[in-house]
Amino acid sequence: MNAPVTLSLDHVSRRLAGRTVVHDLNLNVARGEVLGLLGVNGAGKTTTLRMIAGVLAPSAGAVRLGGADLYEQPELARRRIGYLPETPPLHAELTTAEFLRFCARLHGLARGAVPAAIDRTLERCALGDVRHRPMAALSKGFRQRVGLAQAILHDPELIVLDEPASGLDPVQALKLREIVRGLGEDHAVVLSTHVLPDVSACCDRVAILHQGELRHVGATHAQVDQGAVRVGVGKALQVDDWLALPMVIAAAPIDATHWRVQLNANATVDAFAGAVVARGFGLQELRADSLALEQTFLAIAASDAPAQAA
Ligand SMILES: Nc1ncnc2c1ncn2[C@@H]1O[C@H](COP(=O)(O)OP(=O)(O)OP(=O)(O)O)[C@@H](O)[C@H]1O
Repeated sequence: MNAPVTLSLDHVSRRLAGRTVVHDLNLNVARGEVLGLLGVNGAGKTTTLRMIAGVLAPSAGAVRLGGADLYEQPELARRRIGYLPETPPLHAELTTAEFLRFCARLHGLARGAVPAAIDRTLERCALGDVRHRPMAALSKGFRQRVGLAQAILHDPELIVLDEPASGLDPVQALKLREIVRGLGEDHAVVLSTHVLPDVSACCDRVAILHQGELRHVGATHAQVDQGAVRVGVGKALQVDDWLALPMVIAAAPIDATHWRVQLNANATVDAFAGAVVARGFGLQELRADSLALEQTFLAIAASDAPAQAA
């Protein structure tokens, strides 16, 4: 990643009620990148995100935005960070547009800039249809998107999202992931989750927290680089059909139309996709096999001994 670092955590720790719940985190996130913070319940995700969002000070270490210490310059958080907490701070009696107008003032947006900012945000979060609807009448999926809208209204450099897809139905979760993916193209985004598909679907990198410590940091596409892909095809195939492709070294069926395929070390995903299409397999789905990530996550979640962050 060559983009300049937007967020950096430098030996960040936090104690709560006499106990260290986040310990010595070192992490950078750049513009154009979505980082997924993955961890089981109680791993320290929310505490970490609150420090990143500038609403909780570290007990030790520094959180920096564009090189400036958030603790020393707290107004940076209001202007340059967008934060969606686990429970979105909505006002049921306001309409979506009224609520966003209120948030625009909180973010310190100039009065003249507010209408355009609201229009842009409603479009980005696909909320145009519920613009004049009271939030009390919105489904959870829409409410969560309004929560996201208040976080991005002032076009912050850094967007911090605490379990944004939690509790959403699959359609709404997909919609939200698409929006987050899009935001990641021109912002730095950090989201927490304990849902592995969230990470595979919209994160460039994953950081796994366990017992307050960073146990693993890696690119999500590293799973592909390691050669494990999950493929959905439109017809019934045999193992030999896959082995006939020059870049495939192993294949195992998941079900009638899905396969876990191991590519050789030099294979590119592009070349593999091209070969699948050329053979007329009816390519319907191709993604990093989350098994490797799942195994890493489960191994970390099951371990108690601290390990070195990668
Ligand atoms: N205000 C608090 N006072 C004391 N302990 C706290 C406080 N908030 C959180 N903790 C403890 O800190 C640890 C980390 O909590 P945190 O909420 O950051 O984890 P999490 O990974 O976000 O969990 P979840 O997925 O359940 O939201 C937990 O053991 C929790 O009990």
